[in-house]
Amino acid sequence: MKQLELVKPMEKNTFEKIANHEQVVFCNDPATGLQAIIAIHDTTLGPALGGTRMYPYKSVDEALEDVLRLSEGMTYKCAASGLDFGGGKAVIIGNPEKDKSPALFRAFGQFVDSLNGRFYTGTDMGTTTDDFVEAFKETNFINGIPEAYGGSGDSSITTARGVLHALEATNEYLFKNNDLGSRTYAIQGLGKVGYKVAEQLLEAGAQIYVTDLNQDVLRQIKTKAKDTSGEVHEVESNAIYSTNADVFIPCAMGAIINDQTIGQLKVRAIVGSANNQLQTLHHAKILHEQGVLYAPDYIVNAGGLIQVADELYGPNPKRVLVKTKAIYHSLLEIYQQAAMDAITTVEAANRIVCSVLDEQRNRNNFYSRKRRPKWNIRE
Ligand SMILES: NC(=O)C1=CN([C@@H]2O[C@H](COP(=O)(O)OP(=O)(O)OC[C@H]3O[C@@H](n4cnc5c(N)ncnc54)[C@H](O)[C@@H]3O)[C@@H](O)[C@H]2O)C=CC1
Ligand SMILES: O=C(O)CCC(=O)C(=O)O
Repeated sequence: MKQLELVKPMEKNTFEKIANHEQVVFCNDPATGLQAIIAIHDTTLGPALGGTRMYPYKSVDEALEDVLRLSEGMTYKCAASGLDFGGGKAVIIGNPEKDKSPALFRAFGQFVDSLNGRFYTGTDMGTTTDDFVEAFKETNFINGIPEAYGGSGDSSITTARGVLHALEATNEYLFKNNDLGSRTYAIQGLGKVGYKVAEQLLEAGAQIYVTDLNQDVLRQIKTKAKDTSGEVHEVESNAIYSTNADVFIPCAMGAIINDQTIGQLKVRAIVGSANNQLQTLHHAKILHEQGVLYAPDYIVNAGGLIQVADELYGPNPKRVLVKTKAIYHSLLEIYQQAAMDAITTVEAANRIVCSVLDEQRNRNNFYSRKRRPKWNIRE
């Protein structure tokens, strides 16, 4: 009998994978072991801006998929925050615990420099301001560097502040009371952003459920809780999805709202810093049907971007504070618009992004640094 041939879906070639992006740069430096990918999604609004993630990706394809998704998200985040920057992001393939060296970040800095201002970068998951002090030795197109080097400092502080404003807006919308302390929260990831959010919630007297792969940060947050009126409970990694809390706060990896996790959720809302929390747009619809309010990630986590974009005009903490506080009202408006038009919160947020991009595309569709001499961007 003739064997049935299974028809395999056609594998996309590299150009098909990057079809929505302007430019993708593969960076290879055998001397330091650097393997990185820089993705520039869209420079309609200005030069691409976005952090650099270091992660032990299992394959180059996995790294490419992540950087393409992340850089597209940055285009949305810049547009929604009213910033004159485009979407870009970089990933370094490697274990941040073992594979870092000053030389590796200097090599990365040289690759960033070679783009001559089309891409500005700084920290993201797995990287720290110290790493970018090394990269800064090779290029000026770095942001979020310490104040001592003329930068605006650790951007995760402002990201965490933005997440807290988003939580207040969500509490206001759902419970008609924006107080943070009277609610319960499930936090995934106690890194640069998640830890600061957790600390503030404990200070406010909240009950938090936390998980992280790193035992040290779990110990630290339990010690911290003792000095506050809040309470902390540790939960197993996967149990975080089914934790009975008011709000789920994802602050680690993306695509954590997927077919496996979505049915487990018991929370009323999802409000976190992680980029690309939804595996697909379809998951926004399912959340909507399940009655889980989803705060679009690129609205919630824009604080760090607001800070590092501001730094390029000459850092101004007051301006950053005002723009970060605006996350509260932007999010409330998105919730209200979505309810009024019976659409998902992602659709409501994406509408804003599309109108900003369309307006600018109609007058200027490709960024050239020479056209923006008014900018006080470091040369
Ligand atoms: N740092 C920033 O200012 C910004 C960060 N983001 C996003 O927020 C998220 C967190 O960023 P950072 O705090 O900077 O990263 P980080 O690398 O400092 O912290 C991430 C934490 O998550 C933990 N983690 C990883 N996988 C986990 C899992 N499966 N379960 C539980 N914990 C896990 C890690 O052990 C680490 O403690 C990322 O998605 C990042 O892209 C977004 C905007 C700005
Ligand atoms: O927060 C930063 O340092 C840069 C912005 C960024 O990469 C992000 O918002 O994901």
